[in-house]
Amino acid sequence: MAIFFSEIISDDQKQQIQQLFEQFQHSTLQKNLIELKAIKKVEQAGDILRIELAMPFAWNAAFQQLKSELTEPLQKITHTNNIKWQLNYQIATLKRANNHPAVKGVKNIIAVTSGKGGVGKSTISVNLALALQAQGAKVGILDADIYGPSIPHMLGVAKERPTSPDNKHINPIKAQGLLANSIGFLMEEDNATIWRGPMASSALNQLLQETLWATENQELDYLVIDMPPGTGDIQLTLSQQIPVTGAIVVTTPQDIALIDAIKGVAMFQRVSVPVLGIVENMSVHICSQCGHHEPIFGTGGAEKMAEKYNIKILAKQPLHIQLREDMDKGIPTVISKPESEIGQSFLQLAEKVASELYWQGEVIPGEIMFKEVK
Ligand SMILES: Nc1ncnc2c1ncn2[C@@H]1O[C@H](COP(=O)(O)OP(=O)(O)OP(=O)(O)O)[C@@H](O)[C@H]1O
Repeated sequence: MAIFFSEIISDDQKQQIQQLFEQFQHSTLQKNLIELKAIKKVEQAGDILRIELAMPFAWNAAFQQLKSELTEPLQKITHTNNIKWQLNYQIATLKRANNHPAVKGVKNIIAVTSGKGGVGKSTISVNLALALQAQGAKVGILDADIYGPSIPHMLGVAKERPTSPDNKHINPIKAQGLLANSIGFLMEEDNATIWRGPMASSALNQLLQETLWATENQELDYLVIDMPPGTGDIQLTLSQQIPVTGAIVVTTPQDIALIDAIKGVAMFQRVSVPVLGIVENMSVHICSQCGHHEPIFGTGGAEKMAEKYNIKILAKQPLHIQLREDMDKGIPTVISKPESEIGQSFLQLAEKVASELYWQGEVIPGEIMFKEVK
């Protein structure tokens, strides 16, 4: 669809406006905004210029940049004093691994995994989900870590329990704006050992399929799944069964963790699940006293791995006491301190994940839903 311009705008002005949008550069754009057909309307009414965009992936931070870079030149071209910007989201549903059918109420599933335990997979999952939400998407999180479900605790809802409206479906818990459910709600504490083999995968499948992820007819744009760590049979079965759009592998910089992370990437490749990239957690230690950055677990390992196996490094998250303290309080850093270095780096991770998912994927045409951002 071509851009709708109001009549008052001359051909020469139209050309200049298009050129401005064409020239706007951002790390999330592999095509420019005109090629992406993101600009829908440029309307002038007296002194006011209204600009309407529609984006297929979460893009709030980039939208702020667009506004700050283009407002002045657009005012100059159109001789207006006031620009009213509007971003509508039409977040694309992308092709799922192995052509699995969709989970009701969910457009895209992002699986977060790690080759071994304790590397910060749950911390990354929770903050990524919250950052995708801050970037403008409707987001859910499913804690599938049968060995240590920690998401409810990290979101400050450990004492809550999901309810059922009809004894068949499950109402997810609302936590910090996210819709959340956890395998932990189905287990007694400390009995992870009984969750082996088919039991784990059937319980998880049930949790995934029977949770009411859509609210008021609004689907989740992204469901982040915190997977059980490791690359054993359970993990393999789950990766095969879940209709994943893309997977993320979390690692720390130590050699031993990287070796496991490679196994994680290989596992997904074996079952034809696209790997979006790796997140290196605890990349450098930031001292809470003096802000000094120190790579206590070494450097360069993730780069070597990324190069050798042709995968992207999506982010490097520092080791910082704040991150741990915020998780323990149940108010993750993306919410408690969005402007901090850590908060900002999660926002960048989210825009990278959302855009990579879109550019790597194949759009499934479906219902179009709009949500406004001004
Ligand atoms: N970058 C970081 N900076 C500081 N603390 C961190 C960081 N990442 C994780 N942690 C802390 O490390 C501990 C383990 O993190 P987390 O539970 O996210 O790991 P995990 O990989 O999900 O573990 P498991 O595999 O056992 O589920 C938590 O206390 C968490 O707060």
